[in-house]
This record gives sequence, structure tokens and C-alpha cells, in this order.
Amino acid sequence: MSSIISIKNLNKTYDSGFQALKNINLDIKRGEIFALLGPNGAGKTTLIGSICGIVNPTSGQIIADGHDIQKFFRQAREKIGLVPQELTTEAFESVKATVTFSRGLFGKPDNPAYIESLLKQLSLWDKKNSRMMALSGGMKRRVMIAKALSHEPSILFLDEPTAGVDVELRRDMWEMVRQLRDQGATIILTTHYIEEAEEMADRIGVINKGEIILVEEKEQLMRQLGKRQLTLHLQTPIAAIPNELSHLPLSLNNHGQELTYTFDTQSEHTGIAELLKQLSRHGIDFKDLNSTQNSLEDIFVNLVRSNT
Ligand SMILES: Nc1ncnc2c1ncn2[C@@H]1O[C@H](COP(=O)(O)OP(=O)(O)OP(=O)(O)O)[C@@H](O)[C@H]1O
Repeated sequence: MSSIISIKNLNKTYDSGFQALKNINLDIKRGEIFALLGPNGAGKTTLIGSICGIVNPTSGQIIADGHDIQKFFRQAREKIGLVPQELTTEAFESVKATVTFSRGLFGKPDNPAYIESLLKQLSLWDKKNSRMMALSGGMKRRVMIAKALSHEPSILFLDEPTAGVDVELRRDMWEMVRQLRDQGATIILTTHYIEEAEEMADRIGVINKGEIILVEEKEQLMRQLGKRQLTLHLQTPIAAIPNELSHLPLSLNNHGQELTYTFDTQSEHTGIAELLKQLSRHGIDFKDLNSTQNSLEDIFVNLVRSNT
């Protein structure tokens, strides 16, 4: 897959002297969903703002769909749709007028058929004549997406798309974003919600204190760093893990009723066969067992912690 965005040696120091981005190098592949994860103040909005031409980088280069964002701002910006964090809309305008106006801002000729298909896709067609102020928060968010897509960009940025949105609407949004990707858009989203990245992203980038500390295929990331836990629900509670088993990665929980074994999904030998043999030797029987994969959240928390 070729790159649609290429960022080289990007730095941003604000007038206050604060360095918000530190030598960022990042390529976004055409047609992917890329999730940029990071704690508060990590530099996510500054990075997106730089790509969209809202923030002026101190140094470095950004190419968006073939155009240098600093040298050919208009051409590069035309390729980009941005859905900002805040809902900003004209209260008295109709949905259709708002979206049509946004297209005009990019100097694109009217295309009522495109606007109609966009509103239909975002389930807004029924509301096309409603005033913005009469819409629910979720509908307003959809209009923000329609506005961002009104000039037919190839790249869509979603800055915290589901902040403050209820679970059901969040799932709808995810579905919508996937559909957009399937139609050929490249999507970059920032999020605090690990679950959102886990659910949607093809690749994940982690930014912390202005530095990209990791970029990885999501599946690969989960495989590489994911640990699995096997929990054995014991027939009879035990007071302590027998000394002979103390070298194993075991923990005793739930008043001695559960024994949890942590192992690496990547290693050749999980050690489970040996564990079961040892338990049987010590007369520890279990009535049930289940296993769980460590979540991306564990991985993320560990990464950010080890980077501080
Ligand atoms: N105009 C500005 N002047 C000075 N410092 C700024 C300015 N804008 C942002 N910063 C600082 O730069 C850092 C990165 O901010 P940014 O908004 O990019 O982070 P973020 O990852 O988007 O955070 P959040 O998740 O809270 O939105 C923060 O420490 C912030 O205080």
C-alpha cells in the first residue's frame, strides 16, 4: 500500500517555548484506518492541526496526497476533510444548506446528487430540511462528518469522534467510519478510548509527550505484546501456592479459589501441559477453566508508563 500522508522530521514549538511535537516521522497508508492514541496533552491535536494547515510547524515537511502542505496549501487542504472535536454549526441553517455551503468553501462546483448521496449514507436525508438547532447531539455529529466530506476529500480526520457519545451511537459511528473506509477513504482518528482503536484501526500509533513512541499493525501489536491468562477455578480452595510451584507465573485470587497463570502467546511453549501435570501432582484439582487475552489497554498503559 502506498503512503497518502508522509510526515518528515516534524517539530512544533509553541510561542510559549513549549515543544509539542518532537521530530515526528510518520507515513499513513492509502485506504487504512489509523488510530492515533495518546494521553491528554500528548500532541494529537497539534499533529492533526499541522497536517490540516491549522498549526504552523516549526520545521519539517508534510505531504498530503501528493501536495506539500506548506508550499501548496490549497491543493493539499482540498484532499483533507476534518471533523473537529467541538460541534460548530450554524443554528438556524438547514442540514442540507450547511453541508452544501461547506462544499462551496472549497471552491467546488455544486453537486446536489453528491450531497444527496452523502446525506443518505449518513442517515441524514430525512433531516435535510431540519434546522441544525433542532438536531440531537448524535445527528449534529453526523452533520459534522457530512461537512468534512462535502468537498470529496481522500483523507478524513476525526478528532475524538465519539467523545461524550453514548455506547449505541458510538457503535453506529464505528460502522459508519468502516463504510467510509470501504469506499476508499483514508481515515485518521485520535482517541482516548483504547476500545475504539482496538475495534476499528488497521494500524495504531502511540504518541506521548510529543513523540511517536510506536506505530504498528493492530493485529501484530496484540500478538507481539499480548499476554494470555489462564484461570483455573479450583475444586477446593487452597491457602497458598505450593513452594515447588513458586517459580511459575501464578497468582492465587478470589480467596484461594482461582489460580491464574500468565503466559506469552508468542512463545513456542506455553508451559500449560507442565503446569497441569504439576497441579495434579500436588493434588490441586479444578472444576473449570477459562483464558483471556490481555487487552490493548494493558499494552498502552505499559508503553506510556515505561516512556515517562
Ligand atoms: N497554542 C498553544 N500554546 C502553547 N502550548 C500549547 C498550545 N496548544 C497546545 N499546547 C500544549 O501542547 C501540548 C499538546 O497539546 P495537544 O492539544 O496537541 O494535545 P492532545 O494530545 O490533543 O491532548 P488532548 O487529548 O487533551 O486533546 C499540551 O501540553 C498543550 O498544553
